[in-house]
Amino acid sequence: MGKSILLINGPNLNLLGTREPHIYGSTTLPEIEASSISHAASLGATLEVFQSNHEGAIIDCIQAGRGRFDGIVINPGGFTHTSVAIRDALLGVGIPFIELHVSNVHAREPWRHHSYFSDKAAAIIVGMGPYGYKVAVEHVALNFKEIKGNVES
Ligand SMILES: O=C1C[C@@](O)(C(=O)O)C[C@@H](O)[C@@H]1O
Repeated sequence: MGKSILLINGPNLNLLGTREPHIYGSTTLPEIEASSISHAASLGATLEVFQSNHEGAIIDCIQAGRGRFDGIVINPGGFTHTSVAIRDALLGVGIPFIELHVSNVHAREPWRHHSYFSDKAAAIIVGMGPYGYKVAVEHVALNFKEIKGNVES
């Protein structure tokens, strides 16, 4: 059966395309979402998208996804470096997730090197620009059986 994927983008990612283009490129979030949906469909998977600038809204979205998704692809934006609560939500619903960053956070400010997500992520994608979303979708859609069970439930 085709995989069901939830794509979550956190704060300021709605500004992709115009936000610091030398770091994040010129592709917009609607473009990334549309190509992720069609890429998933081409692999027999379905993909729902969600973006919010609000920590609680992201947590609500993750909780509402319990039992509905095989995998979550999440770019937590700035919450990567601050949010115990989003980490807890992901672990709480027991859905394996891929942590994704458009930029190479390890080549940036030292405080971007720490993530509240990485030690629990099934996979981490950094610095691949918008292409990272395609890779993440593909990994959940095609290789998910192997990555399932990597997280606490
Ligand atoms: O908002 C973002 C975007 C980001 O997650 C990325 O996609 O490269 C990296 C984060 O450090 C930053 O706060």
